[in-house]
Amino acid sequence: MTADRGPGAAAAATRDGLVVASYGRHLLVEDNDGTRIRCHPRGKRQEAVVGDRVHWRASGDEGVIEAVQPRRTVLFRQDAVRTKVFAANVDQVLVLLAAEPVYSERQLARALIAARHAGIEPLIALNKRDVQPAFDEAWARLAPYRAMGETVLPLQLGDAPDEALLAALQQRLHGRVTLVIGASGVGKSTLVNRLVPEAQAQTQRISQALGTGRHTTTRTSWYWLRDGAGGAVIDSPGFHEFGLHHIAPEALAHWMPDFAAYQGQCRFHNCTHRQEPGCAIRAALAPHGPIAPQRWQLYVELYDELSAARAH
Ligand SMILES: Nc1nc2c(ncn2[C@@H]2O[C@H](COP(=O)(O)OP(=O)(O)OP(=O)(O)O)[C@@H](O)[C@H]2O)c(=O)[nH]1
Ligand SMILES: [Zn+2]
Repeated sequence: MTADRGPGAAAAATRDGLVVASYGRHLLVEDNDGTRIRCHPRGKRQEAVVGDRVHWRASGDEGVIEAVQPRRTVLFRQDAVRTKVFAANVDQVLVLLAAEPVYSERQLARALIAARHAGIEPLIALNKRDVQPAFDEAWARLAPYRAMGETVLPLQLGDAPDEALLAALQQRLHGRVTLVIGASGVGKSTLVNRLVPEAQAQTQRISQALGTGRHTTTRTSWYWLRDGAGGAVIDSPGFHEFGLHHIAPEALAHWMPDFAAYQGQCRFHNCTHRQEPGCAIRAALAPHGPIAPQRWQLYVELYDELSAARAH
């Protein structure tokens, strides 16, 4: 706790807190004793997000965020127009997919690149194992991701839940702060409610505190796992279109583990892996090597998109 040195003898001292929910410009901050208080940012340019450690000061029955502490990690997207920060200080990102609706590999690939670039470990889970043959087909489509070393876990969260599969996921969440992302309908709410049985009640309390009861589904929230190890999950609405404009096209391959394995092996040191002769990555495309052809297509598409963005 820092002593107040600002003007006005009546001003409250600043306190440490954790941002546990955000809705628009309103934030919910958890005090060290677990109390939650609605806070506003000080000034237009300050952007605190869920997971941020902040200094805040009570002001009436609300609070003002005075400062955002340095972030260990930050996950954001950047498109042509703006930058949007999803969450701060997360250890891993859980990309939740399901047998249905059919997932977009393009979105998956982008989310993984964004996570790796941010220094955050990704984790993939495929839900609805009971939905066949869609599950097996989706599982097969994920083969390139398993081959490049990503962790892919099966899940069955629905009416006939498989507890052993859930336990395997819980093991990976233990003691860590995990941001959960997934498209509508994959079972994200079901998962959060299984992991944090009091999540619904918590959501209601948060909504009341924020006075935004009508918008409960459009908010990012932090839920303690109560695992005795400081673990938490952050539920973030929607599957974000990951704009990757903050990544240089030449750096893309570095954040794709199947490509990175061949780094430095191309004939030209500045090979873009698109049409140059002697490209080690193109030589490693299936059936000659282990790289799935659609990964190269995704790469070229992204490379062109990022190059075009930089030419503007
Ligand atoms: N068959 C089957 N259905 C499941 C499974 N897990 C969840 N569901 C169902 O899938 C539907 C969507 O689940 P939700 O948890 O609401 O999905 P969500 O990702 O939160 O979707 P939004 O609320 O739209 O963001 C629900 O009808 C669930 O009961 C599963 O393992 N198998
Ligand atoms: Zn190359």
